[in-house]
Amino acid sequence: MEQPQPGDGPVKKRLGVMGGTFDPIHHGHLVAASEVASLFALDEVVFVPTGEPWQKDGRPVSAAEDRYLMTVIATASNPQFSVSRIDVDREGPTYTTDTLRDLRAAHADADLFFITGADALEQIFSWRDAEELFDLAHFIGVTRPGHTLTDPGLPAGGVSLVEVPALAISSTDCRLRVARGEPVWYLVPDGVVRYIDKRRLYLEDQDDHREGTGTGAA
Ligand SMILES: Nc1ncnc2c1ncn2[C@@H]1O[C@H](COP(=O)(O)OP(=O)(O)OP(=O)(O)O)[C@@H](O)[C@H]1O
Ligand SMILES: O=C(O)c1ccc[n+]([C@@H]2O[C@H](COP(=O)([O-])O)[C@@H](O)[C@H]2O)c1
Repeated sequence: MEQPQPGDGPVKKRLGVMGGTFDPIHHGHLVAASEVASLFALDEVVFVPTGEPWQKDGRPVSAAEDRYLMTVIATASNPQFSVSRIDVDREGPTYTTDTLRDLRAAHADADLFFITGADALEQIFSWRDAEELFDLAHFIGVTRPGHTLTDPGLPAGGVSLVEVPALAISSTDCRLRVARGEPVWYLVPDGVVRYIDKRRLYLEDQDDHREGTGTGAA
């Protein structure tokens, strides 16, 4: 990736965009964003929780406000990280073309770098208006345990593939662990463990009054 050179004109802000359902956000997401921020000299990474993740059909997704708040809690201590409500506040299914158009309108002075794991990148041509995506942002595909990172045929120069520290963590596994009464400490940030416990998320039976709530936080 070319770095800006003196005499190139006004230096544009380099804004990373980490989209995800974040149900819940975990350390795999945070490490990927941090590593890409360092490798690509990003000024900021904005996390964008989905509103209605239309491809996650077949299972209920937690309320957008809960996913948004967990993302705020998880990123609050990093001055380079922020969280956007644009997808949570837009009605209807979440399409990344909308996300990127809205972010470009809000940050006209920025180049956008959309960060995506190997599994999501593999599916990118099933996203709505996929061919428009690459005019809106540069895509950065990151390695993820259990998935092979390959360019799915994006336009030349449209994607960079990078290796990030391997964390075999998924939101699915975190949810299952909570439902089984197993701990999620150190898979998700401490504040997110507490939030899951407080809101009684991911329990098989939301009215279950078992001792402890399955996060191991009690
Ligand atoms: N452990 C990980 N390492 C690298 N990238 C990841 C990791 N987990 C998720 N990602 C990437 O982060 C983005 C958002 O992921 P998402 O919120 O769907 O989490 P998930 O763990 O894949 O969730 P689920 O298990 O519910 O499908 C996607 O681009 C995904 O590929
Ligand atoms: O634009 C689409 O049609 C589209 C379809 C599936 C996923 N995405 C985006 O990909 C990112 C990761 O999504 P997910 O469902 O794996 O959490 C998130 O920003 C989604 O909005 C986008």
